[in-house]
Amino acid sequence: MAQSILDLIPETCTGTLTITEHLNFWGGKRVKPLHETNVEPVFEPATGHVLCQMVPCGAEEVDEAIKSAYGAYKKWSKLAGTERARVMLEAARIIRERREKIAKLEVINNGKSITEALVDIDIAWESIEYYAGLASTLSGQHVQLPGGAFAYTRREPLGVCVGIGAWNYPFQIASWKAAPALACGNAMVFKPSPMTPVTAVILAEIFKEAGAPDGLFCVVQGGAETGSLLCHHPMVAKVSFTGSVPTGKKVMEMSSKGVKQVTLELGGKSPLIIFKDCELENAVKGALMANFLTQGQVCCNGTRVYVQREIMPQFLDEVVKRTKAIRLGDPMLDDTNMGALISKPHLEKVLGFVDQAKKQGAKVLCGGEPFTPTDPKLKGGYFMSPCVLDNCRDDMTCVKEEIFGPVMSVMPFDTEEEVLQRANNTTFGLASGVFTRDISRAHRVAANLEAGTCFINNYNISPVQVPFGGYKMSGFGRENGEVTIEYYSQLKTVVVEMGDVESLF
Ligand SMILES: NC(=O)C1=CN([C@@H]2O[C@H](COP(=O)(O)OP(=O)(O)OC[C@H]3O[C@@H](n4cnc5c(N)ncnc54)[C@H](O)[C@@H]3O)[C@@H](O)[C@H]2O)C=CC1
Ligand SMILES: C[N+](C)(C)CCCC(=O)O
Repeated sequence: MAQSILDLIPETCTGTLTITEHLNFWGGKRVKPLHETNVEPVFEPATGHVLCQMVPCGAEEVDEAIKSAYGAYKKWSKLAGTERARVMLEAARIIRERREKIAKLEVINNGKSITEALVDIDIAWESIEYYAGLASTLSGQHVQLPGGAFAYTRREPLGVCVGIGAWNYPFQIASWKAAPALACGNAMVFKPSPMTPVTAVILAEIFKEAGAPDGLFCVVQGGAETGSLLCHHPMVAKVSFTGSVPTGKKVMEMSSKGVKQVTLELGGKSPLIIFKDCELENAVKGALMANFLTQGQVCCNGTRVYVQREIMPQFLDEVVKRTKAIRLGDPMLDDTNMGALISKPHLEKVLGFVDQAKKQGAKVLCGGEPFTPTDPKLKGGYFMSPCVLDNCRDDMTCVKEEIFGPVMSVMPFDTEEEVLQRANNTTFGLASGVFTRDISRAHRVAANLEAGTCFINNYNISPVQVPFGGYKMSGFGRENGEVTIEYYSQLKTVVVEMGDVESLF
């Protein structure tokens, strides 16, 4: 097999890696782009160094990749669940073995800290391992009918599934989509975000090495145009999308033309409610976890922090102290705990939200400014200091819109009833959180929050065994957990007559 992209990674590598290898993958190998049109440079967020060029796939290439996946689906879907599990477990083992190199590549392409990237890679192989375990449990039902007749159901795959990913968790998103799809006997064509094209192809190489048939997990590079070709292709049975609400709507609309199933993992503006009876230190740590992972670029972040008025001063003191202590810098270093935002325009957009918040009356307690690390090689990076906003009101833009950056908006509340009404007053519904020591209140609040996930006394943990997905405009369908099997398979009913046909004619 050709050299893996992973072999290119030197020991210490911020600002030095340039990738010229092809980043498309189908038919069991990396594929050279057919045309070099609409090429986009891909930047390393921590340095501004050009990491590689993203060459989008056109109609012919998308068609080739989908046909390659279809060929693999024909073989893979005939295997028993235990046979598919064996390949997937081997893939999970290889990822685990190479976790550090994959994580480094993720850091270079995404800008998040190595500590976080390692967790992401671990969650990725855990997901593949988990669905490998479920692959052999897929089964149908047997139903007895009158006269000795009976029926049974078979859980069958859908066919070729498309995955479209965002840039915040590139390898993890690819794995979260591939794992349940492959476990059920489907093949997948995955399109990463044009800003983070490099790690999905590693996953493709690893599935191949683990023994998957050629074409089982394909990667096509590109942006909106390539994504739309995938959604319209007649041989695609399902599209699973992670990204923004406006693009999610388009994906749903395009997929509807071919009556394709869709899973939408969209944005959020999740509430985190902190009651005065909470364990304060944990609540503060939870608020940081809810806002500052991956430089705040996380769809399920709890960015509307509602704090019961009586404990507001203590909460703010502590949260600001801890936010100021966040170490920004070279994301490749173990003691850095915040890296760079994904791109210069995105950094400017996030800083723009902070400016607007100030104009609307919010008070910046810390951060919210461009940050230049002392290391000269990081001078061109897209860093900003994590920000805590006080004096926020529900009608401010920073409280209503998804910022997708390290900006926490804090608001006081008085009663449970009031805070629930305010927390639910949004079109989003991805996640939510509550800190309290009152067990009845915790479960009552969880039951009343309109969101796909509610964290009690923690935030942003994502075990692969539990379903993840949105309410309202944050999307539908789920990732992770047993239920996701339903989103990547369909039921066939087989009805068996044991006697003579009683015809009505
Ligand atoms: N829910 C989440 O995890 C994420 C939410 N977002 C939100 O989206 C905002 C913009 O980020 P983007 O990466 O630009 O998100 P986006 O929604 O524009 O892109 C997500 C993916 O969809 C693809 N895409 C774009 N247009 C398409 C089309 N017409 N048909 C098919 N595929 C298409 C993109 O190439 C990318 O792979 C962020 O600022 C944030 O608010 C972004 C990343 C992740
Ligand atoms: C891993 N987790 C829960 C922090 C985030 C996953 C969802 C996303 O893609 O933003």
